[in-house]
Amino acid sequence: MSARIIDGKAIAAGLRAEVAAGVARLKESHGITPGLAVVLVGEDPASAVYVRNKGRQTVEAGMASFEHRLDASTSQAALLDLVRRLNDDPAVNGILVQLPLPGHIDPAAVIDTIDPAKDVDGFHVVNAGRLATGLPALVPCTPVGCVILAKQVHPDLTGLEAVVVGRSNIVGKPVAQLLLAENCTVTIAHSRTRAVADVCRRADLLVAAVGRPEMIRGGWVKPGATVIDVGINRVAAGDGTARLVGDVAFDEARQVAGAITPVPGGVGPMTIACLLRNTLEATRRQHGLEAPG
Ligand SMILES: Nc1nc(=O)c2c([nH]1)NC[C@@H]1CN(c3ccc(C(=O)N[C@@H](CCC(=O)O)C(=O)O)cc3)C=[N+]21
Ligand SMILES: [Mg+2]
Repeated sequence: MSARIIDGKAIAAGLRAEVAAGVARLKESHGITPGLAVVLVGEDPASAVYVRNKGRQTVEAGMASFEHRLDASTSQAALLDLVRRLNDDPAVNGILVQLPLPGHIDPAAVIDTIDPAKDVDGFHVVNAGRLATGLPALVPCTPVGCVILAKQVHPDLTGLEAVVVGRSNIVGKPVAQLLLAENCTVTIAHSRTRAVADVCRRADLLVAAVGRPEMIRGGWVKPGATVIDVGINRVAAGDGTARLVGDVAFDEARQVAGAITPVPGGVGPMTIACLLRNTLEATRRQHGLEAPG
């Protein structure tokens, strides 16, 4: 058997087109152009690629893109000052501070300073709490992307056994919350989970978000299961170049799974598409406009 490959790149392109249409309507009816500010501290080359892709796709969606590149030695106080200025800038509707930050900066202090209404990453405790309690929220982009991809296979997720491997605040916990809201039976596995392969093998829907290259093997996957691979790991290829692999051993898992996301071309592009959608939604709310039904 060979699994259906879920084409995140194509699905993300469709979502970006919907966002672009929404942006065009907002401009036409209200003269409003959404603006997304991205802050990058330091020179991490992988981060620089994401920031460039985000900037390009933001402009392609008809939004304004504001990029702030700060030196790696920037103080926390200076970064917090910038975030407060962006909070106060009416042209900025969404703020993303690229993580990870240099070690001398406390990410929680930065996230806490972002206006929750502009927190398009959905990382602020107000948005995390709203998600957990079932209130409207800005929801983290990668988790939403995972759920959209899972729904390509299972339009109704109700009753599925979902296992999330990883418990980070940016993926594992929020994706578990979203799957719970979709009526899945959710298990969160992590580095201290006993018999993790057995736990994974229970899953109808397996979400891998551990950040460890190819940790999840073919034998961990229940036959016919849907596998969503959040990992984006750069590993050295035989010839010395870098190649991208997920948290799932793709060539093994595709023999067992019913459907699986590739890396690249799976969850990654969905993250950026959902970021643009959050920015549009945040802009509408900041202007007191209801999301159209
Ligand atoms: N505040 C914050 N929010 C984030 O959402 C955030 C962050 N910090 N820090 C870094 C991670 C990583 N991330 C990615 C987004 C898109 C791709 C993506 O589009 N990947 C493509 C191409 C990958 C490539 O070729 O390099 C793919 O998987 O097909 C990857 C990684 C967002 N992150
Ligand atoms: Mg991907």
